[in-house]
Amino acid sequence: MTVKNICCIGAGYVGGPTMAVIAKKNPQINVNIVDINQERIDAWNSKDLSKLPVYEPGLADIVRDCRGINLFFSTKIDEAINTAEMIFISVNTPTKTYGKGKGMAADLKYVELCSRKIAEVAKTDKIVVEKSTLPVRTAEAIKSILHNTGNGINFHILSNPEFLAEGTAVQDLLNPDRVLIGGESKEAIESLSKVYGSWVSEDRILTTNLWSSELSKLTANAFLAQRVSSINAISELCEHTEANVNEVAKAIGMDSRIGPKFLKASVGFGGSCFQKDILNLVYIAKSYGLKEVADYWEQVVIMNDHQKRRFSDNLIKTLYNTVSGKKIAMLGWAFKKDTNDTRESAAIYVADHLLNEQANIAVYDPQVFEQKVLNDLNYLNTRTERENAEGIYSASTPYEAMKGAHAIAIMTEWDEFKDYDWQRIYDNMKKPAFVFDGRSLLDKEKMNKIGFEYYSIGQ
Ligand SMILES: NC(=O)c1ccc[n+]([C@@H]2O[C@H](COP(=O)([O-])OP(=O)(O)OC[C@H]3O[C@@H](n4cnc5c(N)ncnc54)[C@H](O)[C@@H]3O)[C@@H](O)[C@H]2O)c1
Ligand SMILES: O=c1ccn([C@@H]2O[C@H](COP(=O)(O)OP(=O)(O)O[C@H]3O[C@H](CO)[C@@H](O)[C@H](O)[C@H]3O)[C@@H](O)[C@H]2O)c(=O)[nH]1
Repeated sequence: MTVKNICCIGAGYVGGPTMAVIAKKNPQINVNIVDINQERIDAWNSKDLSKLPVYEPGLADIVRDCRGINLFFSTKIDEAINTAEMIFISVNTPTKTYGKGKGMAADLKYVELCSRKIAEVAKTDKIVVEKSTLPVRTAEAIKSILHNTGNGINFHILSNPEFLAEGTAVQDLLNPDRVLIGGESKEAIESLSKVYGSWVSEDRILTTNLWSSELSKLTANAFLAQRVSSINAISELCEHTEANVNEVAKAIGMDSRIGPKFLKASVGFGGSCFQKDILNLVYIAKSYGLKEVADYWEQVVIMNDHQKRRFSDNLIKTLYNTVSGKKIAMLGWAFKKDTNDTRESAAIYVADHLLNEQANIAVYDPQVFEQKVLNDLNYLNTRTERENAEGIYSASTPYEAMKGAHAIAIMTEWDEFKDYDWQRIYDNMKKPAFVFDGRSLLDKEKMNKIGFEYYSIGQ
């Protein structure tokens, strides 16, 4: 089937960038991204490209080039489904917050709603592509919903998980390590391969059965997160032995069997995916009675929670066991640099802990603003909204955030933090001036020379 129209349901961090790149590389295909969230769609359509709902280097340029030509954002879901030969489901699949599997399983209600919507409105044959990250065997449920419509329409289901990382989404999409397509219909697989084939070489387009494809996505994230938890576990040991985690990471990473990537010790991994996907993997393993498998992977998340907690514990302990009434400046709120995404950011949990200890927190993040900071904390339900608003605020400049502070906590590895005038910051802080670098971002020697009491993960 030649694809002339694509519909993508879900205009989020995956749907937006992925479809923008598909549109850019396939000018012959019309790409319609639809969403139930009018505000988000309006933001995607905003004239001012700095107001797009997703901040990713390079994304605004692509949107500028394609929007209104072969890339469209709207809430007209039925219409977009009907005109498309190929429909991507790219909606959120968060951890369940209720009922069976609460806190572990993926909540598939949005995916099911999309499937039912497609079943309800489709008038011609469709290829339905799972772009969302889904538990292995979800395609079975989608198939069952689509094939039981009784209207004689043929649906082919493909699994095409997305491996982009935020902050480098556009680069990852333009140069993917691989594109994975799982499915049963050869023809449908070929149609999707052709879409990617306009910029991805054939040897990087990998096809598998549906279940391998679904499971590979959860597995990839589990392996990546496991590396971070592994090096973070070693970082704690380093702090007790005078070994330096950065040196250890370099030494082991030069072993070609281990490799140098994803060995950066940190205040703990965040993001919408790692924790959610591992917990989902744990839940699936448990549901098959595989206790040892489940326990093995759950430890990755347990270690990560420990890392976040011990960061804030260490800060409090170093500040003479109390942060009550003290000003703590947090540099960075996003879960990593070059994104405005804050989901599951370590900063949220560290701030929550410090607020419990009655700290006054000033946050500065170049892409995250006050309302989002407050929303993130309010979502935890630890204290009232008023109490959160009294305990934390976003400063408009980094220097304002750090002025008069007892301590600085570096939560995100934004490049600009390295270039600040650290002498000026030191001069304006309470003494001793403490820095807790959760990203090993700054130069220890230089910071010590200025006069800071500088602590870094794993050193
Ligand atoms: N964020 C990432 O970096 C990343 C990377 C790879 C895979 N994934 C996976 O991709 C999926 C989407 O993630 P995301 O980060 O883009 O989520 P997101 O929350 O940013 O976007 C999802 C969008 O889907 C919309 N939506 C939900 N239900 C809908 C419905 N019934 N009809 C129309 N729109 C609906 C929401 O309004 C929202 O705008 C998840 O399964 C996630 O695990 C995410
Ligand atoms: O050595 C490292 C690498 C990462 N992190 C942290 O780990 C988290 C996740 O980082 P990263 O994986 O780069 O970003 P994500 O956007 O969460 O991307 C992951 O999750 C996506 C969603 O499933 C996948 O598509 C990607 O392949 C996978 O890398 C962030 O908090 C990072 O700061 C570290 O602490 N140390």
